[in-house]
Amino acid sequence: MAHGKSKTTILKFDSEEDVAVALAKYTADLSEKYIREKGSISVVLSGGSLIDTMRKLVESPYKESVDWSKWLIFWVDERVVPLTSDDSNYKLAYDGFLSKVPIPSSNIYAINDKLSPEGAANDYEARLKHLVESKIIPLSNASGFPKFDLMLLGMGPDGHVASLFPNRPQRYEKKRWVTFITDSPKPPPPRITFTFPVINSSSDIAMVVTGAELADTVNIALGDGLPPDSIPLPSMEVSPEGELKWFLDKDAASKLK
Ligand SMILES: O=C1O[C@H](COP(=O)(O)O)[C@@H](O)[C@H](O)[C@H]1O
Repeated sequence: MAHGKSKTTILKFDSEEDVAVALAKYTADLSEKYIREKGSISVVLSGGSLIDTMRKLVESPYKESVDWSKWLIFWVDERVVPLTSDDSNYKLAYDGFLSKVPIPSSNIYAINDKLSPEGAANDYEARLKHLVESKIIPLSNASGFPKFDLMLLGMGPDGHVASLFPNRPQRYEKKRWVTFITDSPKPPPPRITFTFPVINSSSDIAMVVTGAELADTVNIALGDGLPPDSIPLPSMEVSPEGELKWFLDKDAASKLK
């Protein structure tokens, strides 16, 4: 595993429901901590099953107790489709999460869906640079890349995180903050994605993985399942400056020893 610099914790739960309960408490606790320490929390979302697993955060007591006005929302990856499309990670998050809590719309950083994949990646990176210049997002002292407080990530059955796929070059990008892909193996093909230097400059990352179909991939990523001489999965490269917590249900963890 490439988890050298991170404190990594693997949390196993009896059910996906229990993961959802624990993820809500974890996120609300970090919200309280970051808002107390620095006045806001930057939260980076992914798409996929994560948004449904965040459902307890928009229920009592968190719906009322979290200071949503201090949340800044970003996407670790986005499909380059209209924001109204069912393929859009923004729409998924809006329908399942953002529409249910009072985060100011000016704090929600969706992509510009009128641009090409390359244009959308350049635009998102330029907007991040503006936020850094405005001192809204800090740079990591260690890496020089933007430092987000909390990233909530999922993992696909091929081990991808964000839109960083096993057999695509974007996973090796070392200079850009945001890059693009036009041939994602998982549809839709055009996407933008944060690069690993940005992901790994984060303070806290939760990897949220549920379901038996991910058990083999979890065993490769966290157990001893990587065949000798094979290339690590992208999920094995997740290694934030702060803490990494894996939230697994019993099924996803079933092949771990
Ligand atoms: O395509 C994507 O897939 C991953 C994993 O999704 P999941 O449904 O297997 O949890 C997701 O994290 C990413 O944001 C999304 O664009």
